[in-house]
Amino acid sequence: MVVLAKPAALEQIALLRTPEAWESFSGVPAVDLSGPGAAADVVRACERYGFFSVVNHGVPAGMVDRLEAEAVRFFASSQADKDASGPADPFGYGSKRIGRNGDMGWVEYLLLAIERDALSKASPAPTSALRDAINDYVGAMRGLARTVLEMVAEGLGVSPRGALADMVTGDAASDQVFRVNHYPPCPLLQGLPPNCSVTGFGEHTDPQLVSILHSNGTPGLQVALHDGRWVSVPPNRDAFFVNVGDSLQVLTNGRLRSVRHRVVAGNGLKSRVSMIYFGGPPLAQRIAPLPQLLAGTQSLPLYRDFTWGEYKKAAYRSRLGDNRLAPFEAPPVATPHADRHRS
Ligand SMILES: C=C1C[C@]23C[C@@]1(O)CC[C@H]2[C@@]12CC[C@H](O)[C@@](C)(C(=O)O1)[C@H]2[C@@H]3C(=O)O
Ligand SMILES: O=C(O)CCC(=O)C(=O)O
Ligand SMILES: [Fe+2]
Repeated sequence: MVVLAKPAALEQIALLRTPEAWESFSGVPAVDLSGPGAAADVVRACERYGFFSVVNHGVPAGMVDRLEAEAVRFFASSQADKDASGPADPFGYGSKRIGRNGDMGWVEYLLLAIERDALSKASPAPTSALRDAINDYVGAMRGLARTVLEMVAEGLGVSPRGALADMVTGDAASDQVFRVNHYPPCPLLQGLPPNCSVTGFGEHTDPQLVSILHSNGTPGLQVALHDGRWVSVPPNRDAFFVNVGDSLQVLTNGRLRSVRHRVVAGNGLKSRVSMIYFGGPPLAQRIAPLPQLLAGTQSLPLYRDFTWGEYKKAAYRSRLGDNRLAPFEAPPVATPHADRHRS
């Protein structure tokens, strides 16, 4: 990948030329949530990729379409109207600037806090039609997050089955965030070769337990496979995509790993619109490897105990692409062998 130029208007957004077209990845596991063996399929997909799509999820297409249409209407409104819902700090309307620490992307978005099963008062939606559509949709995403986390617990043999799901949907104080991203075609790419793209949303892992993403038919999402290769995820309007987040990585002591992902905005004519529900626990929730997953194994905990509040605070001080878990890794344990080596 080659950085081509730094045009004035976009000077902090990397403009990239990719040496070859991104490989469109046909191997994204599609889990049929209504099928037998779904729990084992979910765990297998989480172990292999930290990422999968769900089909037969029971979320009505009309609910998704309604929210997408309201989001498109909002992003098509005047800049002044959109700015009235911003700046995102962290919640509200944001454009190009992601987080507080200098990350930039060719994206505009609404970032909103969810309290229980609806938008929190701290995150007023720009219109009542958008608010109603978000509230319905978030209700469905909470249900989906619960199902997925119950399946993770079942597939890993964690009991009770609701142990992970309750952290996100069983507690009124859980920290849920909702985001709608809009990636318009980038005018800077006009006239450039088709293998040129700009960073829409830079590479990162999501900090929560799980994220559930839906996008329109416009490609752009890429994930890093465990061998380090970046691949493009073919869009599928009928599916939801689930990401393992950092917190689930810690709770499973690294058996499931959070997936690095990013969005590139390309040369196409169509905007990408994505909607993501981030399922986090209450601020006071202790995040540590589950004792049930350590018992009977030789494994030592890879992470020290911390609370979601501590992790979130550190995350909001970090840059998008940072390895946010590194400071929370357990110190290496001195083995007799290592001691012998040192003397
Ligand atoms: C650069 C940042 C944006 C982010 C907060 C952070 O400091 C690091 C984590 C980022 C991230 C990635 C996943 C989600 O989109 C997000 C809402 C989250 O919880 O963590 C964003 C944060 C953000 O956009 O504020
Ligand atoms: O917009 C997308 O498709 C993904 C964005 C993302 O990863 C995020 O908002 O955390
Ligand atoms: Fe993400």
